[in-house]
Amino acid sequence: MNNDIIIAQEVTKQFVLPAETLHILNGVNLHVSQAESCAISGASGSGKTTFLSIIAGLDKASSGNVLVDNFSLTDGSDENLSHFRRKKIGFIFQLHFLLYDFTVLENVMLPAMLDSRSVGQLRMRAQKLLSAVGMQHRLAHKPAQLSGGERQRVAVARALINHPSVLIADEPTGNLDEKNSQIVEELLFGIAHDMRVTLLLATHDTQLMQKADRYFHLEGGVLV
Ligand SMILES: Nc1ncnc2c1ncn2[C@@H]1O[C@H](COP(=O)(O)OP(=O)(O)OP(=O)(O)O)[C@@H](O)[C@H]1O
Repeated sequence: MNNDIIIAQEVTKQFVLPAETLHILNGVNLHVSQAESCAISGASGSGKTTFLSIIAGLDKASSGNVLVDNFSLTDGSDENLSHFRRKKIGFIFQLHFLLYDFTVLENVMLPAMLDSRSVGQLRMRAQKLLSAVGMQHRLAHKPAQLSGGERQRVAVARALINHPSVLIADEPTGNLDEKNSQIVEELLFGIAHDMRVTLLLATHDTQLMQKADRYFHLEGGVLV
């Protein structure tokens, strides 16, 4: 049985600017199995974020095929695409993007409010996820009252609220000191493993890279 949850075939991406066309991805191929972790490194500007955005359905490839959890990202309608993003993908960015007017608990619940039938059940799931990232004692706090590492732990919980099949993390430890990087790193891999979520991440951090089941280098617009 084909167990691949991410299939990228000959993915290209060009950005057409007035003065020139930037060829960023030149035929990226990647297969990632269910519950596998996969890291991508590469020089600044090599196209890591561009590639992750395509896999996440945030941007479109110029050519090639992308299939994530049986959903085609190359011929889906925009309406289906936003449903896909909400239900199938959890995002973690270098900057946490938590909403400062809301509490920790509300931040984690928000992405699921649209689809949730029971706020009580949703609150329970959010509390459980916040316990899993060691933030159960900060439910009523606002993001401004937390440290950088704590905010990123909340962002990990938020990314998981909709039971995503794929967790996409773009430089998740890029903004953290060594100690906090290690905490977030262990959390991310531990939770992905326990919940059997596929993890695709971009990073410059060699320690993070080596924790993944497989890692690749993006160079000249292809994965090596
Ligand atoms: N919307 C856009 N329009 C034009 N150029 C873009 C656009 N988005 C990205 N690029 C260019 O594509 C290249 C790849 O960018 P990308 O952010 O994917 O790199 P990256 O490998 O993630 O870099 P970093 O490690 O610095 O985050 C860069 O040269 C960037 O300027």
